[in-house]
Amino acid sequence: MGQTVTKKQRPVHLDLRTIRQPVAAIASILHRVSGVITLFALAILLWLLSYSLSSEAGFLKVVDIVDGFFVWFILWGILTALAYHIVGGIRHMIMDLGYCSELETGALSAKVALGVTAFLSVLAGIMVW
Ligand code: HEM
Repeated sequence: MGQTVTKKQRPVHLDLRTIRQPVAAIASILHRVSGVITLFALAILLWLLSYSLSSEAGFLKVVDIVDGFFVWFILWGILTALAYHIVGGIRHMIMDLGYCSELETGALSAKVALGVTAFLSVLAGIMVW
């Protein structure tokens, strides 16, 4: 009797653009994104490899395609995504083993993963150009 029913406002709309994401969340999102980039890149790179191995003319065509600033830039992006996916993947597996899964250590390992990737990305840039 006399009970007041307060209605919760549902559904709750979380606007991801207005929420400040913690570094571990950013690392996690980037890991998924880098996995998808790697997946599509692999298909294109395998096609290029197969085309280059098909004949001498195919090889020369691929050399022609891969020569240019825009393509180098894409290759550098692919290598950076792959580097992050591997580094982030190793981080994930370490966490799966029960290490670095607390709030502070998780944030620290995310920063380390991003830092290592930045270094590898510079190396990839030197390699490509
Ligand atoms: C051809 C190479 C690869 C492709 C195309 C690929 C693709 C992907 C994709 C798309 C995801 C996201 C799945 C999701 O979040 O639903 C994923 C997750 C994952 N990848 Fe890879 N990956 C590759 C190589 C690797 C390597 C070399 C490692 C290890 C160093 C790795 C470790 C992981 C881990 C641990 C996850 C799960 C992360 C989580 O639990 O959120 N991957 N991969």
